[in-house]
Amino acid sequence: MWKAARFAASSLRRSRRLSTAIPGPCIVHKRGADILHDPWFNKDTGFPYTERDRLGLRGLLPPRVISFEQQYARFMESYRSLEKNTQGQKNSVVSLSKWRILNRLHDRNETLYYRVLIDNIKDFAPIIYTPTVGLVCQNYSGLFRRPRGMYFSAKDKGEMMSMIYNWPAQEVDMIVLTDGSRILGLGDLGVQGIGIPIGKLDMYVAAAGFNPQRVLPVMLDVGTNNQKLLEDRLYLGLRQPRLEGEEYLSIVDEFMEAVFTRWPKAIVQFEDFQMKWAFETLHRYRKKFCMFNDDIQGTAGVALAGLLGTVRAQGRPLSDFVKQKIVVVGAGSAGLGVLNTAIQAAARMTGNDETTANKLFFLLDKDGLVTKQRNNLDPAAAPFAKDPSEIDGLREGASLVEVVSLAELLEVKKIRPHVLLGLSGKGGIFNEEVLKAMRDSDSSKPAIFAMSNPTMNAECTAADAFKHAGDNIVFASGSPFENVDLGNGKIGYVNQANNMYLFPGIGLGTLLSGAHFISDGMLQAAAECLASYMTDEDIQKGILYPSINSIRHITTEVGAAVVRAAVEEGLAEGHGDVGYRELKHMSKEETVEYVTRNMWFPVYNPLVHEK
Ligand SMILES: NC(=O)C1=CN([C@@H]2O[C@H](COP(=O)(O)OP(=O)(O)OC[C@H]3O[C@@H](n4cnc5c(N)ncnc54)[C@H](O)[C@@H]3O)[C@@H](O)[C@H]2O)C=CC1
Ligand SMILES: CC(=O)C(=O)O
Ligand SMILES: [Mg+2]
Repeated sequence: MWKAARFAASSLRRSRRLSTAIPGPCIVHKRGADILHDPWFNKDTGFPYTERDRLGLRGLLPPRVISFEQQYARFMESYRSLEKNTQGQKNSVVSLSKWRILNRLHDRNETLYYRVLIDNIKDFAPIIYTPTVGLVCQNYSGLFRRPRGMYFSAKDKGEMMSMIYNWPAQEVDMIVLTDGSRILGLGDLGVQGIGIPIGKLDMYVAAAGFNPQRVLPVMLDVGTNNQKLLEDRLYLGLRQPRLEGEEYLSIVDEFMEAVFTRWPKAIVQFEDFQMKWAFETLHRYRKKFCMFNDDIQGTAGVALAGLLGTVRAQGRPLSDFVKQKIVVVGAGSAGLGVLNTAIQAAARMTGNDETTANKLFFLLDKDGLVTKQRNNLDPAAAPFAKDPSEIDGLREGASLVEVVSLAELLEVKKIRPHVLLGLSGKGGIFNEEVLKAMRDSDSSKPAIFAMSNPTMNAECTAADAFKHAGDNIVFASGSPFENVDLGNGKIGYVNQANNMYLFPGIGLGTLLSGAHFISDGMLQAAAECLASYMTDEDIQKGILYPSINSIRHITTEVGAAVVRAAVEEGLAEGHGDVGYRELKHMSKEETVEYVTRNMWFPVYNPLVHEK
């Protein structure tokens, strides 16, 4: 006993002596990512800025420098956190454990990782993508192990042009960029939002056959307004409020210039930016760089394909789309993107202008029905704001229940919508009362689209939708739900209305066409391709989108449709040794074959050493 205590005291003295001694230099013959991948030399977030600059590490790590002691604390906290952070979410512990297993494989052997992902996409997409990726982002400080992708922060102003060369790959085809300000329906998660670009790029590899050596997830850390994160000592991002105005834009400008200087043919997908910056950056860059905003443009195409599917499900001609009464709940980047695209489609069908087409569309946000009487009406929502004279007296700010249900009690003609579409990020707002009101829909197959992610943020569950709105509905959600057993051998089919059905094909088609920007025509071609993919037999059953098991096939078709649209518009410049003239002379089938031929598939190639 006495001996043991004496030994402990002397070992503590020894370790104190050791920890205060100035450590001697350690010669390293590597630089950049090679150091991070070497467990002998790696210090993760512990590299001070001087060392990051000396060793070409700047940008390859989250911006905050964390001391050895803090890293130790983080490890121990993360080790103990799994149960605590997933309390009350019974499947989440298992999902997070599955994510860790997959992530370890991702770090170790990408070829095997992507092979298991492609072959088991239905099982693995909910882990590497929504819903689990949301939980991963929320717990990212604890889960952070090996950095993946690049981090550019407000501290790097003036340095980005050189930092971009720290990325070890010579070529990059696809970049997914976020500033972490609106991660799924989970709000501002700051630097922890990096999980989303990683998950989206996994889908690019699995669904579109992008070469994983040529994709780059990027976090633009301009601070966070999430108070909890700002106070979290383990938070890895900049602990400052988000940059605003010109200061913010100058950071994004510098990043875009740096990217396109090093990789002039890259494509940048903007993902999960808060609405004001989502629209502003799309407007600012879309004619200058090859980029698109997935939440605005990808989501819109997927929703439009689903909306056209619901018209077919009613056994009506597609042209009846213009007669559909559609209530969109959520006036953010996604909801407004959907309305814009739906109205453009309706205007194309009728030959009318867009003002006439929007008469049957209704928009609600957190303050209720959006009308022209709204104080401080957001200019982006203004084109969809209702004139009170058009809506039989429904008041400004009317609640969702009033819009779909109580209207009659207020002596207002009921809207009886054909479609209720949620992109609000607010879980459960399609409650029993709202869903029951959809039984009075003017449609023989009312559509309920609860598109918000992750699962907890869906406007309703699939089971509740069928239970309250009736067996004859068509149902779609942003995150996956199981099909619903309706009894008597009948099944309520659940569709996953998620932009994953389009963004990989938009990126692939753009890359293989060699277009320098992404036009409305290319996006429209992608949406139309998805809309026409399903057979009438499937549509009649209420199946509006392909199974995720066929995502590689639908992505090939979408990619080819995008290539052909780029060719038709004269935007295609060719890719590799296939020039514009060859693309122009390809038939539809030949274009699909060209796209298929260019998709990467994970197999082991023999390695040869060269000095
Ligand atoms: N399924 C899919 O493919 C996609 C789904 N989404 C989901 O859509 C949701 C919204 O995304 P953004 O539009 O980018 O967000 P946003 O933050 O730009 O907009 C959210 C909108 O919802 C409104 N809202 C909030 N609470 C509400 C309530 N109680 N009732 C009615 N409206 C309410 C807000 O006023 C705002 O207009 C997120 O959950 C996101 O995950 C986004 C993109 C694609
Ligand atoms: C799917 C997607 O992009 C989102 O929920 O933001
Ligand atoms: Mg998104």
